Amino acid sequence: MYPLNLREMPTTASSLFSAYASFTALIMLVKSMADQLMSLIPPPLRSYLSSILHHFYAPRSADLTLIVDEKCGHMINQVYEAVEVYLKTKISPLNERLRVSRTPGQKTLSITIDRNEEIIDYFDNITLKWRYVCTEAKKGGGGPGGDKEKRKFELTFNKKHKVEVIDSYLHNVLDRADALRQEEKVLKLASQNSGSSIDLQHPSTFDTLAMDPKLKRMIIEDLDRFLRRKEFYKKVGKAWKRGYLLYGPPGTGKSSLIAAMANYLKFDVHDLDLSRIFNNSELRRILLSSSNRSILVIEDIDCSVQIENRKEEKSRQSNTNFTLSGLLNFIDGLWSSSGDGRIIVFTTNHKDKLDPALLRPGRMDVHIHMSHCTASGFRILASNYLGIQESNPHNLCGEIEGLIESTEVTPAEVAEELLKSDDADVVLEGLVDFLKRKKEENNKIGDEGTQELIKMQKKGSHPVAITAMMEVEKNATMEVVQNLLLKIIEYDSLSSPGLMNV
Ligand SMILES: Nc1ncnc2c1ncn2[C@@H]1O[C@H](COP(=O)(O)OP(=O)(O)OP(=O)(O)O)[C@@H](O)[C@H]1O
Ligand SMILES: [Mg+2]
Repeated sequence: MYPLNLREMPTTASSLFSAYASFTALIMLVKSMADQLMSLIPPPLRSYLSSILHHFYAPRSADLTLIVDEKCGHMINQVYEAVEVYLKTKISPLNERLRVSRTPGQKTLSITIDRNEEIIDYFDNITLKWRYVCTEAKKGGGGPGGDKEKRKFELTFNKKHKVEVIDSYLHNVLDRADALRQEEKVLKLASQNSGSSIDLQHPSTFDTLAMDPKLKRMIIEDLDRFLRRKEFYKKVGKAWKRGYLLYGPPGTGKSSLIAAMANYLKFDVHDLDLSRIFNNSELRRILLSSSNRSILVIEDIDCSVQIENRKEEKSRQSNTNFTLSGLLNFIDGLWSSSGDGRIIVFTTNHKDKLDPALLRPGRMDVHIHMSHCTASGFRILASNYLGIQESNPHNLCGEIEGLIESTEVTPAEVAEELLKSDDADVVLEGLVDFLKRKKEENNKIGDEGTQELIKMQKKGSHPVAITAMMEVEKNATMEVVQNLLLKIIEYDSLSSPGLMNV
């Protein structure tokens, strides 16, 4: 025990106070000297020194923050895109500022968080904090396209989870975003040669397509099987691709079927214009730039005659050229290395004019004949355009179906008639008149033989072409074959004069 000397107390307090005052004065002096000293140091060095001091003296944080910038140089950062999609599903009532948008073709509103908003996410007992940050881009250093803002997401979590977050959580975010995008996908219609793409908003679906129901079902099952068989293709060492040949007269729905397939599979459509490609390296560039899970479309390949001509023309200038079957081999080779499903669709109005090498099995896996309109096709159109159900048909439906079965008319022509008025009575009376006129025209063109040809063509074979093939087998001269081909063209144009005039 020390006795308390009360008399000395004030002295001790006042000396303590004066010591504290002189210490504060000293600190102020040191600080002002340090400030003066710092002001003598050039700014870049000053900030470097203060960052070093901060590094040594700032308290250590238990958190780690990952920065996900929008761009990597001039390229879009795929992680950023995925996070943007993923976080849309994590918005909570705690968020106070949200952004709303919708782009053409998008079915639903898109809601994202505004700058500086935070989202808390949980993964395997790890708490993760996302924050959306926008800063002004440096002068002249705006992003590509002159963006004035630099956008990024910051992901903060406890350091001890670094490996799990990078190896598992972020992969989970990428996968979820892929699945969400697939659900929401706005299909693209890309013109390969121009390199540009537009949103595919073709409304055609398998429901709206007027075609034989059995054939429709067969196509849907074929597509489903193809999608399921990724591993199978890998196992047997084949490129995961399927080729469809759609053939039939103009206006029978070939392009509509392609759109229906794209909408069903949620695949983009890449339209390849062969007449504007002159060599393999150009073709390679175009094909490699096409997205995965896409449909590559080459329309009107019966114009391959022109390709051959162009080939001769070109080969005079250079040695680079290709034929359609060469093209298919090339595509096979190119796509066998990519692990994604691709569909290639060729269309033609004249299957018979195609190079037989193209029709060999393995080249085009499925041949689909798009026929003139049938009674069942009409019923689908009547239901889509006028809401007439099979169970409750209009009294003109029977007559129309009879006329459609006995004349050659395309679904496009029938659809055109069905659009002419909102009144079903008016429209169907108009259609009866149209079909009668059409029948008379067809009758004028054809005698009994022509009718036979029409019937056979409806079944998908072309009698004139069959004769041509027989002549070829008998070693006919090229001149004979060419004459027969001309006859086919003549026959086809005579059998649908209305279409030729359009
Ligand atoms: N089978 C069909 N089912 C429903 N609508 C059809 C069908 N065929 C044609 N149509 C209608 O006619 C229009 C033209 O058809 P589409 O472009 O699909 O024919 P196409 O066979 O591709 O013709 P082309 O050989 O001239 O390219 C379509 O937009 C659609 O409205
Ligand atoms: Mg078409």
